[in-house]
Amino acid sequence: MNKGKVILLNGVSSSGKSALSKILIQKLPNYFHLSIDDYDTIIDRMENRESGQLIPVPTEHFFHRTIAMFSDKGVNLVVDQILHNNDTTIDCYATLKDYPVVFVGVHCPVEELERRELERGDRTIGQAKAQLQYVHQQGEQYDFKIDTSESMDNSINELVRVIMEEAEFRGWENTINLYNKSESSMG
Ligand SMILES: Nc1ncnc2c1ncn2[C@@H]1O[C@H](COP(=O)(O)OP(=O)(O)OP(=O)(O)O)[C@@H](O)[C@H]1O
Repeated sequence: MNKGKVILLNGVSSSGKSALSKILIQKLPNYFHLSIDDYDTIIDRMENRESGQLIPVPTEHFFHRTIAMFSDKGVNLVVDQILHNNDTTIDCYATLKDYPVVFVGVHCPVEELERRELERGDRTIGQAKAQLQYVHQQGEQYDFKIDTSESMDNSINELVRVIMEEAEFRGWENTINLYNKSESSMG
């Protein structure tokens, strides 16, 4: 069985990953959206935070492996993630290195990120800007980049077109190779 494709959207908080995912699954009927927020909901229900009964495993561990399980069964996914530190990045790359990932960078200027944070009211102001110190700074070789502060119609249509055409995507493999090289050169 062929592995399902994984369209992995990487961008800071408020960059517009969820909104973009919703548009993509409307345009790609054979794709499903799996969000890390879904895991937060599950774990929030299972844990009893008041009594300190906590699951001692990062949410991302489950998230990355679930993506792999769906793909193993041929299910195509749109997933959104913030590769915001080394632990998350290493786990994501290690778990999904042999999977057909289409790596998409979701970008947005800082002023617009801060405007969205204010508007949302449930996000720490400055969180997105702080994440930008790491996100998109690790030599990510995106197959596709989208700026959500601009009109996105053309870039979304182009992304959908190349996915439907089953184009070859090398960004994920190149990114992981680069990352591994820089890690090994640092000893
Ligand atoms: N293209 C856009 N134009 C204008 N506003 C947008 C756009 N995309 C998203 N937003 C707004 O920005 C806010 C954050 O969007 P969204 O939830 O999609 O971001 P996210 O990257 O998934 O954030 P988080 O990682 O914090 O969940 C929402 O209030 C949404 O309405």
